[in-house]
Amino acid sequence: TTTLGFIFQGGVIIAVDSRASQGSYISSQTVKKVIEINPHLLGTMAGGAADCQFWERNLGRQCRLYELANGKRITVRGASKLLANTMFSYRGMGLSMGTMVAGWDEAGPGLYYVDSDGQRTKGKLFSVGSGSLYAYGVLDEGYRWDLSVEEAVELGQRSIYHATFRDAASGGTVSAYHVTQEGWTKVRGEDVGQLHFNYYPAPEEHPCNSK
Ligand SMILES: C#CCCCC(=O)N[C@@H](Cc1ccccc1)C(=O)N[C@@H](CC(C)C)B(O)O
Repeated sequence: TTTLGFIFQGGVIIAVDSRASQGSYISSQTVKKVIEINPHLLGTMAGGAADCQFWERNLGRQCRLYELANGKRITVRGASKLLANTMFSYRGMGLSMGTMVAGWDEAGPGLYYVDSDGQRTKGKLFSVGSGSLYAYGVLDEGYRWDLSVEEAVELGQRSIYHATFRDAASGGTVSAYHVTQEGWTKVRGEDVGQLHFNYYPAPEEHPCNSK
């Protein structure tokens, strides 16, 4: 898996791949690694597929119950704390999750990294998953606070693309989301095989396109 998120002048960008693997077997090319918790909150998934899907869907339920009990939407900080507390309660019992909770609340844009070791950190830029080191290589080189929305989406998509090129556990399609005060919109859903950048020749060169 390769997932990334960053905050810039235009809001928050989230981009992910869609591959599930079991050793060298590719078990799925169509995993939704972004969960739409509510119109202003997104969760990303890396690590155990079942762990991420189960506990992030559970987070969605917790967030809805918070709204019903308090008459207002939960903050990004609050949602990420709920997930972190769940993971901490299972610490050492084998959960494998590397996630980001991203969104927009009264405090503005928010991005948290939360994992099954019990770590929870707020930040402006993260990449999580087996392909994250490749993604950082492209992301850190191209990131600037004042990127335009189009440039930021491109950077997110390009970072995931290069990670899928080098990391066998990443592939499928690139999905990208843009979060603003109005909430999230899905801005990309491209098959990686159809993407190619100046550095590489035509799409058929991408390892995901079998001969
Ligand atoms: C479909 C299916 C079976 C998926 C098995 C399964 O969880 N694969 C994991 C890798 C893994 C993890 C821990 C134990 C074994 C295998 C996987 O593909 N994780 C990706 C993200 C999830 C959300 C799809 B990514 O991190 O590579």
